[in-house]
Amino acid sequence: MQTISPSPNPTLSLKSLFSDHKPLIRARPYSSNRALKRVVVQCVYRRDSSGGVGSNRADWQSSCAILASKVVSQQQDTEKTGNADITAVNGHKTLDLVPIDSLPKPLTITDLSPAPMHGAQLRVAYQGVPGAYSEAAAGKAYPNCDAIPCDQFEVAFQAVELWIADRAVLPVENSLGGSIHRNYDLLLRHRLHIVGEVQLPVHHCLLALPGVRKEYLTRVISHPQALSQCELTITKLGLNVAREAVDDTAGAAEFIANNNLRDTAAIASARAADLYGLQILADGIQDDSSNVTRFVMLAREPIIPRTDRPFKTSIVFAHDKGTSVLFKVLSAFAFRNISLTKIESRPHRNSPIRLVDDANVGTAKHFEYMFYVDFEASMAESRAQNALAEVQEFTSFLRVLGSYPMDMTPWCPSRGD
Ligand SMILES: O=C(O)C(=O)C[C@]1(C(=O)O)C=C[C@@H](O)C=C1
Repeated sequence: MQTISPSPNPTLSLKSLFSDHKPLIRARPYSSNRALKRVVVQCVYRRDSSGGVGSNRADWQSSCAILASKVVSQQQDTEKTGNADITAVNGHKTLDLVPIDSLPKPLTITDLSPAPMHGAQLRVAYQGVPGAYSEAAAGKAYPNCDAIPCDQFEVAFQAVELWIADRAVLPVENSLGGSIHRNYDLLLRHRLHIVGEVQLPVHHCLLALPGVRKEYLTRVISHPQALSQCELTITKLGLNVAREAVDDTAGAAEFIANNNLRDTAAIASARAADLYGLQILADGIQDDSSNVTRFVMLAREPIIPRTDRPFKTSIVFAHDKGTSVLFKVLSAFAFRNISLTKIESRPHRNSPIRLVDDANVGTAKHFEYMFYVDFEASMAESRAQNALAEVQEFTSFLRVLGSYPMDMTPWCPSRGD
């Protein structure tokens, strides 16, 4: 698969993104392969003297499962929740985050610097270019935010770690295309906390240069998730086209416009059509009308878990004796009536294969996994604390990725459904 970088600009200065900020000094090398530290969860959710779970920030932070490598940083609660300049973007209410004539270029790895910058608005990193669904998700999660495009998921993580952004909003799964594996791997490699989730109805369009007809097309380009979410419809439309993956949906639209490609269409949002001057050849081409992508919000600090509204908690665990632990772990939740909303496994990159020698039979080679589980409970609830204390007994590695409010916004199918 060919990968087209939507906006190559290795020398970009962040000054162009934040005109009121000082120019950045050059990036310092960033080490992304920090050793994973085993986490002790038992001592994590301490009770206070009254028997309840500590409810202030200091309690929660001191008991957070990933204290071991936490960056000392200052919480910035600068979110604004007032009504901003809301417009319909791709059928969803979201912010018109950037003026069309001055689109910011995505951050690249060379733009990253540890220098903190201070502005009035919450700075939210997302992967892609303006018009990407991730930008709309950032606007839904943080109305009024200053959305910062990044060329890679990893850059969005680092932008938060280095104080260039206050939050990152990243996709983790789609109802049709499944998990975005890269972000599961990055959640483990980095030390950010999940502080929220948003679910965004995704309404895809087929975009081409003005005057181009479907019959002229020889290829369709888009983010791999978008290609997979529209696979059946592309075939039904009778398009005899090659599919090519690019970094993000809006980047595909921008690429067509910048290169004046008359044989190529993009799968992207209606907003991307507006931003890059393309026409909509077909509207609502996702294979299922209720196509939804779930994004998580990431921050340097965890939020204090509460019990006055529905919370979800995300964990990741592994066991050095293999997958046999899975049943025991799941039963720790089942016995406490805690529903799981998601389970995902990824290769255990530190020890991907376990050899089991049996003199009579030979050597079995088992693959090893990291298991990611989301469950419907807050870490402020004793049943969740008890479940995790039990899980910790069965596992050799356990980390709480975050305990955060569930997205309970009313169901709102994408435009045209
Ligand atoms: O390419 C974009 O527009 C994105 O925001 C990325 C992304 C993804 O990674 O799944 C987000 C939502 C849609 O499911 C398709 C693509």
